[in-house]
Amino acid sequence: MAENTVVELTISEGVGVITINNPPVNALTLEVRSQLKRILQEVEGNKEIRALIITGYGSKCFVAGADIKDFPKQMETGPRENATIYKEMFTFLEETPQPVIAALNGLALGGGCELALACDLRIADEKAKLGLPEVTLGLIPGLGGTQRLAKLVGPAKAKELLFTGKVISAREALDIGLINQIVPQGTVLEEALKLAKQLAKGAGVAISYAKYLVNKGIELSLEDGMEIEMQYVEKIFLTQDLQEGLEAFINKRPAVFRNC
Ligand SMILES: C/C=C/C(=O)SCCNC(=O)CCNC(=O)[C@H](O)C(C)(C)COP(=O)(O)OP(=O)(O)OC[C@H]1O[C@@H](n2cnc3c(N)ncnc32)[C@H](O)[C@@H]1OP(=O)(O)O
Repeated sequence: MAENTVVELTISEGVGVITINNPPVNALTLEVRSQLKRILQEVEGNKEIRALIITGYGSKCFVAGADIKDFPKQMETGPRENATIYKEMFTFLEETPQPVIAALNGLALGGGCELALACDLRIADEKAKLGLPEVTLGLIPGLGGTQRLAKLVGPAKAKELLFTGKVISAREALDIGLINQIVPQGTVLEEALKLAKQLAKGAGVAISYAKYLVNKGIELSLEDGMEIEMQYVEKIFLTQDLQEGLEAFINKRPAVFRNC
């Protein structure tokens, strides 16, 4: 990475990899915020990127949280401005059509765990740990953690983690549905790339619709959710990708999806 670069984007085979490299713990400093915002602007609308991975550099931390050392300043100006910029970035990850994978190379704590929660999928190194320890500082999560965690693992488990601030192992996180997969130590980026490349070759329109409908459906009644689902089924029946998928199956050949 070039001098003073703390967030880097690389793109290969349809997969964008965003790496946060802000030693010693990849804390979400103002510089990380600024560079991550610029990189997500690069990602937006980039048709070359059909799947996105976010990871941390090194084996210790994915992201160890917001920059605690910046808090005294925020206590003067108020937390809203900093939090709003991060929340806009996390919402982008949640709403961008591409599938977004958090490759948890190490500790995902506080804002780092909230960043992972804003991604669609979470793959963790077997040594990774996750938690929202804000309460141990007399704080609460401010980047969506109280909302997304409860939706993902349920209110009772979310309250347990939020009230105690405890940091849990990848195994415990898998058991409660906080992560999708555990991989051997040191292989999380390799494994995330395998999955991301598979998704990048997939039917991007269908995947983006499934992402939208799951996220939207959580807020709706079953009846309203199924109505929107049917609207998207009607839309997907008009895509060339569906024709390609059907023809490929009938002709016993791999489908080549072009996201149209
Ligand atoms: C809305 C969102 C809110 C939040 O995210 S609040 C923050 C939530 N995160 C945390 O509470 C984690 C705090 N950090 C820790 O628990 C520990 O650290 C670690 C487990 C990450 C690592 O522990 P160890 O290996 O013993 O190293 P070390 O000496 O504690 O830290 C190394 C250097 O990194 C700084 N640091 C650690 N975490 C943060 C952080 N979140 N923001 C700013 N700096 C951090 C330390 O102060 C120290 O620095 P120096 O070497 O100068 O003493």
